[in-house]
Amino acid sequence: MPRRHRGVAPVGGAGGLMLPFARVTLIGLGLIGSSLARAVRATMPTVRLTGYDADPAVRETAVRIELVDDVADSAGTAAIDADLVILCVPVGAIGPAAAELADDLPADAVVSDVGSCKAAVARALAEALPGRAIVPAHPVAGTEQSGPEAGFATLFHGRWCILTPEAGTDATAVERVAEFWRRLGATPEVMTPEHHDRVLAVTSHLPHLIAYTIVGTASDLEEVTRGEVIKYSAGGFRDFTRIAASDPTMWRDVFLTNREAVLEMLGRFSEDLASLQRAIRWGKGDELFDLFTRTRAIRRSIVEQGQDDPAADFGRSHE
Ligand SMILES: NC(=O)C1=CN([C@@H]2O[C@H](COP(=O)(O)OP(=O)(O)OC[C@H]3O[C@@H](n4cnc5c(N)ncnc54)[C@H](O)[C@@H]3O)[C@@H](O)[C@H]2O)C=CC1
Ligand SMILES: O=C(O)C(=O)Cc1ccc(O)cc1
Repeated sequence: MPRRHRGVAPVGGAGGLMLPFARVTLIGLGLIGSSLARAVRATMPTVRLTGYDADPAVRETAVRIELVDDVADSAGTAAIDADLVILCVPVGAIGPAAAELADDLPADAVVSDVGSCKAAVARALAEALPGRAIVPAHPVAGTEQSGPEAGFATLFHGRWCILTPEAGTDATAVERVAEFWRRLGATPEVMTPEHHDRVLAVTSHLPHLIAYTIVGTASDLEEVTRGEVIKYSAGGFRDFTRIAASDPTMWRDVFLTNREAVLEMLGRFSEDLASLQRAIRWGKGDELFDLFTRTRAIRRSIVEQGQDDPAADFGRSHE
């Protein structure tokens, strides 16, 4: 088991020439499932890829665009000879999808997922697949698009992939999943599911909630017409509209699943917002200036570290 430090630990890079897995099954062929299929094809072309999606139209598209070697017509059939099964479905569907294939899963298969929340998902996976090797994962990479045609092979390049195995999970299974993500261009890191959920509540879930709110509020304002919202949506607001175009099912599930951490961070955010409101009301320019100086420095250090989000540019350049 990789060492844990304050809930976070890098995963040692054993590397090697052997493929970590030879037969990979993807359950859910939307943005992330189809990006995984394309990335596996590009980086591990001898891997046999099988896919399944609950939506017949998605299965049809997957066949038409030759996304995987085989599109199965049930989750169980897709899993039957896999050595890695990755659940790429909305977080609320991960437990049910795992239960659906449990009886057909080979004894030595490793099961993973890509869900944006980890604590509740890890519990659902452990319950659906008792005694199995489970290595939950979250690639911190995506866009506001969804569906099988939105994916692309380079989505995971230069991005983190957070692994949240339970203490006591077979170390070889963890290392094989870590190596799988390294081959796709991502950097794996291990942390506890609880730590993951608190960090992502601030860095991803809260920003999405704010974007959904601000776009909703702007379009509800009586003195601003919907036409004006579109016409004058240059600058900051435009960036919010990209995020607020993210998949409704996926994000409903994220907020209902990571409820506690999101509510905690939202409480903290509301307090900070109220203090900004006071600073504006009482003309405290120094307070505003100090905060904006601090946040500008944060943005600059993110850009310097080369962690600016390519997904943002991807979204914009394809509009
Ligand atoms: N969209 C993003 O930017 C990112 C998403 N994620 C996570 O990846 C997962 C998938 O998200 P996307 O690919 O964006 O969504 P998507 O909406 O593009 O694809 C999800 C697919 O799962 C299928 N599905 C739903 N329930 C199913 C079931 N029970 N069995 C089989 N297929 C089922 C749907 O028909 C759909 O095709 C989610 O858990 C999300 O939290 C993680 C990182 C980034
Ligand atoms: O499109 C964006 O800006 C994102 O933030 C993509 C994203 C969405 C959900 C995740 O769990 C990880 C990445």
